[in-house]
Amino acid sequence: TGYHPAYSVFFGGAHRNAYYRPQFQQQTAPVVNTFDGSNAIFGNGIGSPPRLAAQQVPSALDPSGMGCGTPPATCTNSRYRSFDGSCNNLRNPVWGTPNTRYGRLLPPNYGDGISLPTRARSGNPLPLSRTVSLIMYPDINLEDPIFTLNAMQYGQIVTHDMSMIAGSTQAQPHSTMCCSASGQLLELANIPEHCFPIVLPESDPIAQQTNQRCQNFVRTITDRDRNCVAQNQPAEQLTAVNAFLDLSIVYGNNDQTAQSLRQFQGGLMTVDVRNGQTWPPRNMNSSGVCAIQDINEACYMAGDTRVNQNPQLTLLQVVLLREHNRLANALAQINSHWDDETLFQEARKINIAQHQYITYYEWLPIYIGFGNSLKNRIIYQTSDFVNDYDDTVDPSILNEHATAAFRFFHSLIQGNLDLVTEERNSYGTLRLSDWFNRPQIIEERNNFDDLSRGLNTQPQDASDQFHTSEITQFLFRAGQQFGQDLKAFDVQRNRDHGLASYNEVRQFCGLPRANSFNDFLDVMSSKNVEQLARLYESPEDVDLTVGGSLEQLVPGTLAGPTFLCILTEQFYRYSFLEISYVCYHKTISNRLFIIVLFTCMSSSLLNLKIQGDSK
Ligand code: HEM
Repeated sequence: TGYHPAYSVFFGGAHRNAYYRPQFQQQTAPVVNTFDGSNAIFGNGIGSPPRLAAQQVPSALDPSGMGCGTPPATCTNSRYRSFDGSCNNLRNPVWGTPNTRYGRLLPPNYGDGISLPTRARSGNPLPLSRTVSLIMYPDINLEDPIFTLNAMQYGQIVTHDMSMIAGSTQAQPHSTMCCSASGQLLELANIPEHCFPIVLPESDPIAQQTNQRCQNFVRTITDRDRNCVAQNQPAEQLTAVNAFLDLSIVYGNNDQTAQSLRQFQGGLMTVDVRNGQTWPPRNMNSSGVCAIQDINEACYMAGDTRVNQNPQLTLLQVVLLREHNRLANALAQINSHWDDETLFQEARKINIAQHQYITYYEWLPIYIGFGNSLKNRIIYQTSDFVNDYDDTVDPSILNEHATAAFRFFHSLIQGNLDLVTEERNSYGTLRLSDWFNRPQIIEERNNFDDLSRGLNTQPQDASDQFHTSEITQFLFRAGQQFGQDLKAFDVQRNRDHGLASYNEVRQFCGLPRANSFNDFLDVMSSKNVEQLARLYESPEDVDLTVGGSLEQLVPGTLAGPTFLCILTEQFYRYSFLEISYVCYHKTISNRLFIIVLFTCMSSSLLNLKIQGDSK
């Protein structure tokens, strides 16, 4: 099959329903020093209060009052899923809800065993994340030979539906500032809590041209911050959105957001109409959440706060929003007796089902391979109804997945977005960093249609270690000469979350444990192994994010063996959480079935939707 033999052992037979629960190990604390978050409250692991039940009461230690997931009072017998994902699992109603913990395949590897960012085994600091980014992830433009930018962009949609680190804005500057206004490191005593700033090395091109030596980085909120963890128990990061593949990016993650987005008429979502087209409603805090240059510029509100982050992401969010209203209108035609609530919920249900179908049957096989997906029973080749729902599966998104493996696909991002005519001629491009958090551009001229066609014709960037400088030098630059570095973020976040090392996870996934850097040669080029040996003190120290991203790809997939193992495990677990797809659901009316079946079976569904909607 071309897959590492370990997969069939690991994912096959008796292991099918066995999944890993976090098992925490205590470690002794090495001496810690500056700029590694040791001044943050996370550092004071010893002596923290005893474990408390999930709470929603503001306190000095948890001013948010959000706790670590609040179980609902009761689960009502509803035909429709909740917005926060509660009661999806009736035995464990809080599973998968916002503010709950990420899951883990392997115990964490914190610098102090409790919460400080990872350090080398020797106790020394790891190489600067920015240095790792500059050396290992240069900008070399190789394109994917088969798949278009839509494969990348739908990936970000899936990501945003699955998880979002708590406490992050992921767009606008964070209110916590870890560097001075001029981009210098602060005195240790002046660094605010939760800071883990990214240090730019002297040789850094940004440092050389601007004198900047520090970029903001705020640690993810954990269960320790919210005061809901046992004494001396290692921290676990919290996710701010529900884990389910339920289009919460469109509908929101709680009742309040969902209500604020609805029109309460005809089952429709609220839209603004401009130039004969529908757009998401305006965000009332546009100057706070978008990088707008004029108060009249569009800045949208949606179920997910990241909606404005980049033009192609916003475009797909608009498509999914319009699809809801298209479905609601179609259902209203067929069922004139349905009230607003029924139309809304039924349209939402079909929209989600289509999204799940696209994700599992069209998008996921591109990333993790069709054969791999079938073999591991993540998808099925049958036209029959499949009920493999398993209420023992914990839907928590794995930290190794969200913080390392899935972020590998930042490699697929293109720095320039093609504008393509109806005749499929590319007549121009948008520079990505000109339009972070400035969605107005998709409403200009014929851009919505032209960008849609670009998504479906422009190749995505190749899945490799090379990254466009639009995200490694110019991320969120908001009109400035330079911006931030997404790959440095990814490496830094790996350490912030204390992920198990590359070597640990590699072994967990069935590859031999490396005793020397040269043992990485089984899956990496000699050049990469040499560079790792220059950067890190020991093969034990290599960050999962880094090691996994340097592996040669498993044929027919977009990932190397270690990341493929994590991704497969995540999507395997995920596939048990829903009762199949509406395409195969026999209880819906015949007429609807035909519409849905047609929609679901279309292999170029997104293509049709985008062009249909934009005309
Ligand atoms: C232009 C496109 C994209 C941009 C600008 C972007 C930017 C970002 C940023 C700023 C973060 C937060 C970094 C941090 O603070 O740690 C992030 C997180 C992440 N990104 Fe992307 N990203 C893009 C596309 C993608 C794609 C295509 C994928 C996967 C297919 C992806 C997967 C992830 C994941 C898994 C996370 C962590 C989610 C979490 O919070 O749990 N991203 N991205």
